Amino acid sequence: MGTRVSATRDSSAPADSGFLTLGPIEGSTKHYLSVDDLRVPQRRIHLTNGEHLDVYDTSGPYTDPSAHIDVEKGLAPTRDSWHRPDPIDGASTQLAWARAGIVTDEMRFIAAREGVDAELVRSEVAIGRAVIPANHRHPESEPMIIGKRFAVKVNANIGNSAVRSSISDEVEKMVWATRWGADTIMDLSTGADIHTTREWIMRNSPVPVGTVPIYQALEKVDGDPASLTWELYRDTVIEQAEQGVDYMTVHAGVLLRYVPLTAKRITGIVSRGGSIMAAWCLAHHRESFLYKHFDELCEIFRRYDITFSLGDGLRPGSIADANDEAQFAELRTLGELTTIAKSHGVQVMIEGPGHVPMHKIAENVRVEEELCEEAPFYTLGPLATDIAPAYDHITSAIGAAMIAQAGTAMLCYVTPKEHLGLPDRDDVKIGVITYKIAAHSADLAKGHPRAQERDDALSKARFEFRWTDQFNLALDPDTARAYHDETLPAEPAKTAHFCSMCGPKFCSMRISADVRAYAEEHGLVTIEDIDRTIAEGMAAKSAEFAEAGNRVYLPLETVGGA
Ligand SMILES: C[C@H]1O[C@@H](n2cnc3c(N)ncnc32)[C@H](O)[C@@H]1O
Ligand SMILES: Cc1ncc(COP(=O)(O)O)c(N)n1
Ligand code: MET
Ligand code: SF4
Ligand SMILES: [Zn+2]
Repeated sequence: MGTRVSATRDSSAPADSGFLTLGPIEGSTKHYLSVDDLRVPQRRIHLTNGEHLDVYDTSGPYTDPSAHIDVEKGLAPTRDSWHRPDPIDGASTQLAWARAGIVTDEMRFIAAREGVDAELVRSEVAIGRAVIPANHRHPESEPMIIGKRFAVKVNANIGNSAVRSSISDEVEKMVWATRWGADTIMDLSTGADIHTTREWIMRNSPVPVGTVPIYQALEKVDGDPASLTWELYRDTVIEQAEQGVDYMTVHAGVLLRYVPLTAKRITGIVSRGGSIMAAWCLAHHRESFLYKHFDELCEIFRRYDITFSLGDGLRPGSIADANDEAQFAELRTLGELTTIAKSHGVQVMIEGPGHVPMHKIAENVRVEEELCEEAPFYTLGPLATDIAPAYDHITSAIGAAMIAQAGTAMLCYVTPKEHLGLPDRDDVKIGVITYKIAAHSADLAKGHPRAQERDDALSKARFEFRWTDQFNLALDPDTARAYHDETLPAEPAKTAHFCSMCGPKFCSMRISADVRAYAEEHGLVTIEDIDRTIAEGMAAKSAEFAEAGNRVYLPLETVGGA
């Protein structure tokens, strides 16, 4: 379950200092792979049969009981002690180093984490088919990679809004999201104390952090898009860059001439950043300052090695609007911007929709790859239908699984609160687990080398009625155990050969195991065994028949009739 401890804070801390979840996930311990001088964390799941399974671990030191956690100090700046290669043509980015044939410490860490060759990591980054979001000023983060040749990743959005706001709640959402497997988090705060909230998150986040700087810029002008300026935006980007933000959503593809293309849509522009930029462009009747100053933005990103997440400001917000002209016009512009960013040595990924029916999903990946040099695709869902508010983690996980199988590298989660309100801690967990299901299902379908190990281990535990192992191998051990124990809480039930679904007499897995045991006892394991037994049985029968005089009808007394 983990323990929630009160986090002590100094005077700069928020008055409502809250709680963090600490301690290992049920049945697991932290385990470190030693790769030369690097310590690569893994989660070791211990099984009752003496075996164990090591899985990818995003949770940081919070799940390591031997780590000292002090939220005021923040996590150890581990990456500061790693080797940083010299700049290549003025660029100190993973992309520049990868192109120069240099395997960075970050790449070696990632290779061990993913169980792949470091050369694969380097070459995928070099051609821009993968990114490593790692701002030099976020040394607390454990490097990770986003690219279609690697495990599909999950992002969890957190952050306050004007309606609900507490710094400690947001820090706990970050710890909580990464505990359940979020590979990155985005701080999408739009309410009070945006800078301070982000500082607490940055200093304590073991995963890369993304933001949408236009949100804070809009806050600075009191929510009036027309008052935004390039200078104010630029300064906000630098402010966030200095804090260590690893990737930033930039809606630079929303051009003035694309805005009318959304006029006939059912849901217009649903992207916040997209709607803000559309409002600015129309108010001034000028081209977007993000588009016009894009080169300057690239220079800033390059200094810190911030990764672009080129925003889909015109993504469809309803099934009816999917794959329309506005969406693909913007995507073409994002393709041009990709080329520009990469020419500056800056890493790029591309954001994708949104709301898309299943038959229109694959086209999104195909067009993105074609227009954007195969830059990693990072999609919000997509929701496969609009009819289930309160269940949009599910409507979107359906789309997410499909789009990930088609090649999306990172999935942005959607929680049950989508379209309804700000997600809380419980929604964050449901969103992350739901998206781990989508991502892992895609890994299986794509034949990711180690994905199936966990399915096989869990299925084996299930068939052998090792209930504790089945729980502990689950994405959410706590809920799996709680559901089982609702009806059969007693300790002996943890080895019982049934659960309350079928009960002891109708448990098909128990009956099937009995069938197997019988077959082994009687030498009836293979098809040949069965064929032989049938043949022997037939021979015995016909011998009996011959002995009885080859008569089809026997007198009643010989068959024991009355
Ligand atoms: C682009 C997506 O970002 C999500 N989103 C926007 N703001 C927040 C927040 N503060 N917390 C969590 N999710 C958020 C919404 O789910 C939206 O669909
Ligand atoms: C995959 C994805 N797409 C978009 C956004 C930004 O939100 P918005 O475009 O609404 O400002 C996001 N955070 N993640
Ligand atoms: N759910 C929206 C989307 O799909 C975002 C906020 S609500 C219009 O992008
Ligand atoms: S989620 Fe709520 S606030 Fe955001 S665009 Fe939709 S209705 Fe508006
Ligand atoms: Zn929506």
